[in-house]
Amino acid sequence: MEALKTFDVKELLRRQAMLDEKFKDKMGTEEIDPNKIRVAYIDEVGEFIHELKPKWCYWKNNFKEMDKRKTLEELSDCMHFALSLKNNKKGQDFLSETVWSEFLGGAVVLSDKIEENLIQLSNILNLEFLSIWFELVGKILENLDVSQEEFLQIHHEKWLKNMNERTKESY
Ligand SMILES: O=c1ccn([C@H]2C[C@H](O)[C@@H](COP(=O)(O)OP(=O)(O)OP(=O)(O)O)O2)c(=O)[nH]1
Repeated sequence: MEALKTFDVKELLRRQAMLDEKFKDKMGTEEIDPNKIRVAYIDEVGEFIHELKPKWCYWKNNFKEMDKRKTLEELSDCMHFALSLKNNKKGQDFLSETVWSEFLGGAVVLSDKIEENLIQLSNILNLEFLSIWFELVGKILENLDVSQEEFLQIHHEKWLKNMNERTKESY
């Protein structure tokens, strides 16, 4: 299986479902609790934000360079859990209704400022509208000057690692 070149959400969901099945087999469970996926998502968003510290941290001057590979790997982890949540969520979830209505009503525009994107990324807990999540991530990549193709290559490598290593009994 090859890395995708652009966001094909249907195919990404299908590949994520294959991975989640392996995790379920490993854990001997038929379902993954969406609330646990949401916690995992928030944890990964935090790791992504941490990697981007040189971009938003206003009280420091002496930063080490951003590690592009590590940063994109963390964004890939966010994407894994965003897709997994969509695959495992049943029915409507009203957790972030306000955020969504703001998005849908156009009150919140996708910003050209990375620090505003990061706030939006952590606010998106209701992934009913996954297309908006992908729009936002597209914008983040644009703001980081990274192509979808480059990011999707890293995502594919992480997916393979998850399929081959993380789903092993011993991990
Ligand atoms: O049901 C699941 C469970 C996990 N993952 C993936 C998402 C993510 O890409 C990886 C877990 O993240 P990571 O490898 O960062 O976490 P870890 O196993 O805790 O490693 P580390 O301790 O190095 O952060 O597993 C899924 O896709 N579905």
